[in-house]
Amino acid sequence: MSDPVLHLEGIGKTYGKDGPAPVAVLHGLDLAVARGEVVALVAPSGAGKSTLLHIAGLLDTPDRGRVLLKGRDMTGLPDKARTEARRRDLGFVYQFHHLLPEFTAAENIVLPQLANGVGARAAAARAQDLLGRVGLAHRAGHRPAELSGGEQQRVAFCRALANAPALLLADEPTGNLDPETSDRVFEVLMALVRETGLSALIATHNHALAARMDRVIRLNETVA
Ligand SMILES: Nc1ncnc2c1ncn2[C@@H]1O[C@H](COP(=O)(O)OP(=O)(O)OP(=O)(O)O)[C@@H](O)[C@H]1O
Repeated sequence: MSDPVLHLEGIGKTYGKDGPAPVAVLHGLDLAVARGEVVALVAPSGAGKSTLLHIAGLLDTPDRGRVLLKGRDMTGLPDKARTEARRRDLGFVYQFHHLLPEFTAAENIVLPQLANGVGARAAAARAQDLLGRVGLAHRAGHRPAELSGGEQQRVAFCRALANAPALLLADEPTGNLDPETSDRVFEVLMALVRETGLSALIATHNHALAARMDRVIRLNETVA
């Protein structure tokens, strides 16, 4: 694969290395996500899905192997550089929306842009554009508590894309919703990802959703 957005090379992690019961996970995992590719990550509980997403998201470091983001080796960089890369190049969506309750939908999408140095007017315009893409232009002024679960999650997608990241990392992005809403909201996410040409690594237990992505990686098959 030429020039992947994310390349994990020989990743291994051991929890509690110096204690009486070390737990080794990932066992030399290799994984690459190409530009514009949407990859599903399917893993049984405990296989290391969260560990992998934390390492790919530069929130944790592996004990062996390298993490390359847009070709740049992130392993061993100081925390400040990793935080900057995370803010600039990565978008995150979790099972629960984690929106700031005291701010409106639009403000939740504006704030990360301001933190990245975008001007207030441009940030507001981008928030409105993203909300329009997920069918929520008319709810821009509402706070999270005034929105349904599916609407909250759609706002969270917009927030993740606010700074036009190179890669979206999502952990069960519709796992908190009932099956019907999950399907509809997942469609919205996929449309958003496709329209923006984003690369994505999306963990899900839902095999039907996984089958709709470009490629499925099963974590249990990649362990040694
Ligand atoms: N801080 C820690 N200390 C010791 N073991 C840990 C720690 N964090 C995770 N583990 C272990 O590492 C393994 C992988 O954990 P991880 O959270 O990545 O799994 P997961 O695939 O995300 O599971 P789930 O889908 O249930 O959330 C598990 O066996 C877990 O118990």
